[in-house]
Amino acid sequence: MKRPYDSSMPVPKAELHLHIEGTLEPELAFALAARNGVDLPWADTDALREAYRFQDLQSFLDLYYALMAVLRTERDFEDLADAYLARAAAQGVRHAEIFFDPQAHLSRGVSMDTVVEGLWRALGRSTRTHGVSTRLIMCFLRDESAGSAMATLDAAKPYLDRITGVGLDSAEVGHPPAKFREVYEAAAALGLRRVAHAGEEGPPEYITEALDVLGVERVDHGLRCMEDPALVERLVRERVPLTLCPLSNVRLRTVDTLADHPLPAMLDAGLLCTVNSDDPAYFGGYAGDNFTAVREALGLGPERLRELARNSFLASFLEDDEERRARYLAEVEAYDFAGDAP
Ligand code: HPA
Ligand SMILES: [Zn+2]
Repeated sequence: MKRPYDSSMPVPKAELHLHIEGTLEPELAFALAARNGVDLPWADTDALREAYRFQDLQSFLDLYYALMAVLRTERDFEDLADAYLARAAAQGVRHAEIFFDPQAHLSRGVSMDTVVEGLWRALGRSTRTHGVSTRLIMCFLRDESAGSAMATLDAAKPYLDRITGVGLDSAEVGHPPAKFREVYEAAAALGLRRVAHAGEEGPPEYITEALDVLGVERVDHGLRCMEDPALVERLVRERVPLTLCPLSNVRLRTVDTLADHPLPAMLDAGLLCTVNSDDPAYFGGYAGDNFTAVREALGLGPERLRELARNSFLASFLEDDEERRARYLAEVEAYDFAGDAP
């Protein structure tokens, strides 16, 4: 007979919306600063944590980019990814599709080679070391030019065996998806999968544009689709996955409180929703913490939780390893969701 689940048996899940730079915990940031001789403008980890009071996406991004100054060597990126994978594994993550922001490093004089090789040192062995399979998704900064995105895609060409897809992140409002039409066409021609942040702070029209102009297969956030019933109907009909990040939405004030989160209404509408952590070091929790938070705040029952876990694997880019996906899905179906594990 199955035991009620404790924290040693968290819900098996995939994480599909995770910025690796957003996993930089204050303790690791200070350790890397010391290792690299970087001066940080905060006295200690407590003072840094005090700065995590965000008004909106931009106020978070300002800090997120500033703290990246400590990431300089391959080993830094390796340590960052290893720390994330260990935490994710402890919270039941079996598969992680991980974003990184090359432009934020290239602009500081850190090469694509350093970033990708460093991350790969951890990711390439992760099924063995952490029991977590991984994919890497390279994001373009939408508040930079389309030309800069194209140059970044060019710089990534030697590493395409390690990069599964492209994404679009950073400041959304005023930077509609269509700006990146050509770079997404070029990415598709290289065989890369396509996702984009849309409808986090930006309007529902950005979601439509991401689908129609960029050809995205998955929408990151997509929360504001709920303002457009015809768009919701389309997303349901076309089974477009949405990678929601509930704790991020609260911290960036996209929703007032977790209890106001539209996740239950989105599931009721038939949307293919997933629950993810976005930038867990900044927003108060990893993938399992997000599951626990929505279960408690929104009163999601066992079958809704199973649906979220199942969706995470269905929405993942595991088409090149269907055997693995089937194994993960079987684990979800066998799991007893009546307990209270994250
Ligand atoms: O939540 C986010 N939104 C947009 N860009 C980002 N880059 C890191 N996190 C985010
Ligand atoms: Zn994000």
